Amino acid sequence: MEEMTCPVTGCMIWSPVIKNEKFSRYLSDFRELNLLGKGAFGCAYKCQHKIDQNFYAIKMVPIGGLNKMSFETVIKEVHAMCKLEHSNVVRYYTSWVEPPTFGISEDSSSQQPDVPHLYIQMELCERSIEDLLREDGKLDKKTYWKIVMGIMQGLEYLHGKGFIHGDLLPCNVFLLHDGEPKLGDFGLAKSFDAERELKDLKAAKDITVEMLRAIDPNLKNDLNKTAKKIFEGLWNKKLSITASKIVEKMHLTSQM
Ligand SMILES: Nc1ncnc2c1ncn2[C@@H]1O[C@H](COP(=O)(O)OP(=O)(O)OP(=O)(O)O)[C@@H](O)[C@H]1O
Repeated sequence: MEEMTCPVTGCMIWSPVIKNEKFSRYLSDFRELNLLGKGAFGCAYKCQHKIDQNFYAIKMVPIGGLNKMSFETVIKEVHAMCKLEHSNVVRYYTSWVEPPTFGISEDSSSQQPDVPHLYIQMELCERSIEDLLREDGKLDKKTYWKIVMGIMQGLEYLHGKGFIHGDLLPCNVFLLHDGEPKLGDFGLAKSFDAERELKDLKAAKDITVEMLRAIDPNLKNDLNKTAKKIFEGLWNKKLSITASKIVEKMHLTSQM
């Protein structure tokens, strides 16, 4: 197995020397509880930290088996997540690479038993908007608006930090047990020149919603996707506002 370097920093993140070590941070620090789900690159598990007793989502990706493009996608997700800290964005704690963990996670280790795995420790979320949409019943007005406003605030923060999410689907927006939404899955997040976009905005006098739409295509992209896939889904659950009104409100919020 060759050495692996981070495609973003150029630092070594894996060396075959480590492979000989018996120590597993994952096994040593966490109790694995159950599989949360499988993604294109790996699996995520609900785990409990043995010391702080908190529950976390740990994503395990067999990076040794990925092609260059997928490897970069996974690493870039980590690089995006570590720069973000907001109540409506899934919190990132840390990440590390170690040999595959044998003996516990049948699902993950059986896929790629011999390659180094990247572990990403994140905030654990109860369920996704997709789960919510699948469930029967109507949302009460308060819950509905909490979700809508939370997503808007998360997006606003993200764009302010110079990122576009790029993959804002119901399965990528999570919900905590108190109904607070959290934007997650930053695999396709891209950074854009927020400074320049902001300067353009400031240069424009009397900004209108239409102008903002025209000026910021990145924003528009995330918002349109959100409106279509998420808000319309929620909207079917509680028909109290049109999707276009929500988008309008989102644009107005992003002008502040
Ligand atoms: N922080 C989290 N809390 C709870 N569940 C999570 C968390 N992050 C991911 N999951 C769940 O774990 C599963 C795998 O996540 P992962 O991010 O690997 O793939 P994905 O989002 O399904 O798709 P993709 O292949 O686009 O990354 C998904 O079902 C997702 O809902």
